[in-house]
Amino acid sequence: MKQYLQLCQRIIDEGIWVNNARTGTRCLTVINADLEYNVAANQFPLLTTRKSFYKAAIAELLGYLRGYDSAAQFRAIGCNTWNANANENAAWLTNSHRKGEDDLGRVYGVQGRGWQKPDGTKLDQLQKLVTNLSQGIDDRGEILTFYNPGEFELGCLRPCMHTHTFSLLGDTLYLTSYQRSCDVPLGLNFNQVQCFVLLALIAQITGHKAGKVYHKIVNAHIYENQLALMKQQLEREPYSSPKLHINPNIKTLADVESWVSTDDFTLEGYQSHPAIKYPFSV
Ligand SMILES: Nc1nc(=O)c2c([nH]1)NC[C@@H]1CN(c3ccc(C(=O)N[C@@H](CCC(=O)O)C(=O)O)cc3)CN21
Ligand SMILES: O=c1ccn([C@H]2C[C@H](O)[C@@H](COP(=O)(O)O)O2)c(=O)[nH]1
Repeated sequence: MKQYLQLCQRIIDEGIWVNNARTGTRCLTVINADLEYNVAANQFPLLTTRKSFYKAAIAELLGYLRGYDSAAQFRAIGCNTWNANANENAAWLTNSHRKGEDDLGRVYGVQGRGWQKPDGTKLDQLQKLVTNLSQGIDDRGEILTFYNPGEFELGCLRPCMHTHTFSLLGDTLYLTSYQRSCDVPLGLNFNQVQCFVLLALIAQITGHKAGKVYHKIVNAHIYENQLALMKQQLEREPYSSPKLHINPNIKTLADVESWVSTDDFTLEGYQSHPAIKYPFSV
């Protein structure tokens, strides 16, 4: 929580105003932030200075891991975050590749589970790394990347948290996650949860201890219409971090793909200040 608040304060103190053509809203921006989450100690990086709807963040991650390509699939598991980008984003609405209502195109999990190869077959990056890690193998390329510049026009948005690299040291699994663009008031609240859960979950299904997540952010910003609310949020005193419990019956990738739901993730000791509703720029 402390590192999150420090990043917010740094953007306010040192940020530079940058115009954003895609959304039409300018952002106070800094470059480079390195966050760390201690999964071994179960310090769940959940915001306490406002109420966090962390289950939606976990649902979004589950959707990525399952290769979802429709906002309706995300909605069905408790995540509403893709409705606007699927159905209200002007550039995507006029894109001839959009297959209709709720279609997201070839974003995130579609690339992670079904990267299109030149020979017409598909590559399942997640299955490959789960298989390797389960056998104790780290080939120094246990990478899940959603970043496919050749297919950007086939999707509604370029992935923001785009690459996850897993590393094994002895029997402990580490994760390094890369993010090119970060909406600190809204997106980062979700992305912190997702980094933590991704390491905890992959460690659990591959039979390893979870170590730390290293979360590397390039462009970290606060949209102009969020700034006053963020200043209010920064006046609040944080509470201590909650702990996350994951259903121990989740044992395989097939479990994650089939029956796992947000009910399998519970919190212990979450105390927070009231919710703040930040504006969202499409
Ligand atoms: N401008 C922008 N910021 C983002 O963070 C973002 C995008 N666009 N586009 C793609 C996804 C969608 N994401 C989102 C979208 C909405 C919320 C949001 O409204 N969160 C609310 C609560 C949501 C709920 O009740 O489930 C929040 O208060 O955190 C969060 C992340 C993250 N990404
Ligand atoms: O997981 C996510 C997804 C998106 N965001 C934010 C970062 C930006 O504010 C927008 C994406 O806009 P681009 O013009 O494509 O950079 O969404 C996030 O923080 N986390």
